Amino acid sequence: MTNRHGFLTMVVLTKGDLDQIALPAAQPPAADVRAIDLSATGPARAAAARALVAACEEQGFFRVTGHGVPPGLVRAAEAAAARFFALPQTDKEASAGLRLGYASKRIGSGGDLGWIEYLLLSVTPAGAVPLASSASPLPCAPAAAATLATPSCPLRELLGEYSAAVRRVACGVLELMAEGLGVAPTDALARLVAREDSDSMLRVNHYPPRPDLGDGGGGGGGGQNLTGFGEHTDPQIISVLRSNGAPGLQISLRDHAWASVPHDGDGDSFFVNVGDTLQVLTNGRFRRVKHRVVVNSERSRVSMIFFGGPPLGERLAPLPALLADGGRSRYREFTWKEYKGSGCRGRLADDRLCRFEN
Ligand SMILES: O=C(O)CCC(=O)C(=O)O
Ligand SMILES: [Fe+2]
Repeated sequence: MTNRHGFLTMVVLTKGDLDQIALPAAQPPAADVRAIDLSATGPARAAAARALVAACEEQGFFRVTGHGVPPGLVRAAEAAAARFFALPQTDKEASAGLRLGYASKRIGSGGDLGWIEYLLLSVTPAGAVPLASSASPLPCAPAAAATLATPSCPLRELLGEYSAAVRRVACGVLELMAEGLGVAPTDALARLVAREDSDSMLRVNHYPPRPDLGDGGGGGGGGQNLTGFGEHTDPQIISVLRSNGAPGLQISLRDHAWASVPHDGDGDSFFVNVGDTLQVLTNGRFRRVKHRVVVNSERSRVSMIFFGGPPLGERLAPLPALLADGGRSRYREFTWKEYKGSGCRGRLADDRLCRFEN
């Protein structure tokens, strides 16, 4: 199948598949996304911590500036990923299967399809540990997730360097969050991602331009848009996302209306999602954000997402400081391994957390 520029598209979907992922053409209004400056000091840092807490309570989504990740590293990782995705399909499958966790169109093992191809890498040894249930664990960790044991290559090394830098951003965000929440010690959240045995992953997504389906733009099963990545919440603590600026990411607001995430002005910030686990750790005070990617663009979208997850054996429950004054936990205690296992075979949009509510 070729797109409107005549390039061979890399995601091969049948007419039936396309019908399944077709969406109405509507473009939701732009989301108002708060910017948090991680480099703030003194009184400005206290203000940033308060703004961060407010963003997590209201939207579960914000962007960070002043993060210190060298722009050159981000650009190099993004360009190398784009070059990889431009390779012929057979080369990608042959060279990247195990080493880079390459997959296309299928997300998770519950049958979700999208106009997408991606790489999924464990960035810590814990992500490479197979779960007892062997089936593909969460939508964010298919069986193909590359392991550290597999041989490296220049792209993997670059993505490893990128992940290490973004992991530090995730920890910086979590420290500022603890300050804003008045939680002691201030590394109570960050240590879960900083620990060597944290289960953190990197996903690099590529959404080719919407294909020309030869129907005057109204086809693909009756919609002008296609699902790139179906609606879901991220199961980990936080996700730190960066994209090449092509549109497509949408978040669900408190009133359940969808809003488009506008490109940040200077293209230098990272977007951050509150994940299921952070909602649990804050006893529901922070709101995990439902999000999706909708493809209706002439530009390829490349996004790189670092998922900060806790160690597999970590027992997850609200932080004691947030349960003060006889507060009741809204969740029963569970381990991260248990949570990952519970997501097996589910659909992307399933609510995995409700099973753990008290
Ligand atoms: O590709 C994107 O922009 C977001 C994808 C996403 O939500 C995910 O990989 O969990
Ligand atoms: Fe996500």
